[in-house]
Amino acid sequence: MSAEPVIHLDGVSLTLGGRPILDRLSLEVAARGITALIGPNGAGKSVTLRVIDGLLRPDTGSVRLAPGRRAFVFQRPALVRASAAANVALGLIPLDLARRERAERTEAALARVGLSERASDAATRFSGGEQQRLVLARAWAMQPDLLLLDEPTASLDPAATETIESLIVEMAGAGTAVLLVSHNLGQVARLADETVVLSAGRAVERGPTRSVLFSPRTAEARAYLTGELPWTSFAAAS
Ligand SMILES: Nc1ncnc2c1ncn2[C@@H]1O[C@H](COP(=O)(O)OP(=O)(O)OP(=O)(O)O)[C@@H](O)[C@H]1O
Repeated sequence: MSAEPVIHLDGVSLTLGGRPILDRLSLEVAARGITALIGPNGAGKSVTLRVIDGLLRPDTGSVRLAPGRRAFVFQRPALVRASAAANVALGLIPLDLARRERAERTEAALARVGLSERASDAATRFSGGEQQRLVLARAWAMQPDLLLLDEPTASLDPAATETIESLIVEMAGAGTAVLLVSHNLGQVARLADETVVLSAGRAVERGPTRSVLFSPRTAEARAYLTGELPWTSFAAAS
């Protein structure tokens, strides 16, 4: 890990609805490349992203972020009742760009995710996958220093998944630090340099993606990774 992580959580605990969700979570995310955050349903991955983004405050512990622009792509796309182009352009308002550059970036972003033809259509009427592509276009247009992604391809077809994966790789190559929550372990293997396994609100394992996925050291990580594809054992048996 380089000396200056883009995200540094130290001993973060958080109780929600009377249940402990994060339990002395310590996590560092490198300022370069793609870090995956994986783990079972309910482990606290989305809550961790919300804590990092400042949407939830931890009860104890500290959250330190390197200065810079942040974009967060939620599990359920957050869009306003306006055209697709307006939704992308709205994300650019804080950047204070000239009108012309805002329009150009919006157009390029829609083209990048294959939605040019839909620029003036109402975003809230888009299909789930189209909405996800749109929020990723908005994040891409913002050129953030840190990109938080919560299952960005969960409802996408294979072609759209490939488009989005290449967009994520491109952003990381251009210097955006990416923290990716995903249950798609193929995607994690393809994209992530580093992987962190979260279990019951704690980071139980972290390291280079290949060693975490293929030689997990902890029982919690092994349980998640082997439970992930239960149908493979049926396929092998039949
Ligand atoms: N605002 C809240 N109030 C009460 N409980 C919450 C709240 N937000 C999240 N939780 C609980 O925290 C736990 C962790 O939720 P989180 O969404 O972070 O899980 P996750 O690891 O992202 O899971 P998944 O893989 O299913 O998306 C869940 O049991 C959830 O019910």
